Amino acid sequence: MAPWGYEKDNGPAHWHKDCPIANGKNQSPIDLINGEVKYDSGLKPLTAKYVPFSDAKFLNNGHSVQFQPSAGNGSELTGGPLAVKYNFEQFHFHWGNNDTEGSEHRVDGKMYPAELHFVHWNSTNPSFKDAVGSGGPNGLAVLGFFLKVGAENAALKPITDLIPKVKDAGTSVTVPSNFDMQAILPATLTDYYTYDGSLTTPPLAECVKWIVFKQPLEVSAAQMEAFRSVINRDGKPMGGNYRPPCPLHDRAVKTSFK
Ligand SMILES: NS(=O)(=O)c1ccc(C(=O)NCc2c(F)c(F)c(F)c(F)c2F)cc1
Ligand SMILES: [Zn+2]
Repeated sequence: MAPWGYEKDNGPAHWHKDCPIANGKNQSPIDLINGEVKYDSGLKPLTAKYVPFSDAKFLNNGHSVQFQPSAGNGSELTGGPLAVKYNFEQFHFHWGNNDTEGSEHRVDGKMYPAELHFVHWNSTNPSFKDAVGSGGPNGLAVLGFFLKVGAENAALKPITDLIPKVKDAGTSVTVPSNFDMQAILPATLTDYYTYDGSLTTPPLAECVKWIVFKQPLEVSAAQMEAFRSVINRDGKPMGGNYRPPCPLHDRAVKTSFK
């Protein structure tokens, strides 16, 4: 099989052939249906402490654009539904070729133009790879933020300004050390949906505590257009790099808000 992608011949409908877990009972993304979620007063805000990075790369890996610091930089996530501390690994994006599509999660069937994922791994494991393979939904914690078109996002501007330098698959650039990742996050990480799920790309491991924030972040139309200029490994626009929603089966989606 051609390496997995999002085209007709290698997209989500094909992934089960190499990854049978694609048809599992804890797959992501899902449609977050407000009439079916359950408020949990025990869900406290999350705390993300992101320290400045000495050397981080911004890269085009053929199916997304990704910010990745060198290993072990001391950035941590705690609180919310998490029982232990999680280490920051990377963030990346999913987007569409127009403003009516692009996000992986949906809210009452609505898609946003893009979705930003902050990936963290359970610090009781020796490495990210071990956390992915650790079994159960506590290996990774991924924060999902919807992006909608509006005001320019000054915190993401250093990243969206780098996109033209990673237009082609397999290219990367060094990110200036004064990039402030913390500034991307809202001041308080309060209102979110959370459920047990999976990686949304192969190997689709069911190792993720998903935490999807209710409040979208805004990016400008120009910033959205920057994503749409990125090319995938087949030389086509990367837009459309999102998996459709998967069945919820007998999972509960909890909210930290009423
Ligand atoms: N869209 S998302 O759900 O937020 C998501 C997050 C991370 C990855 C990932 O790291 N993939 C590569 C990758 C693996 F999938 C592994 F299983 C592994 F062990 C790795 F080391 C690795 F880099 C895939 C999807
Ligand atoms: Zn993702």
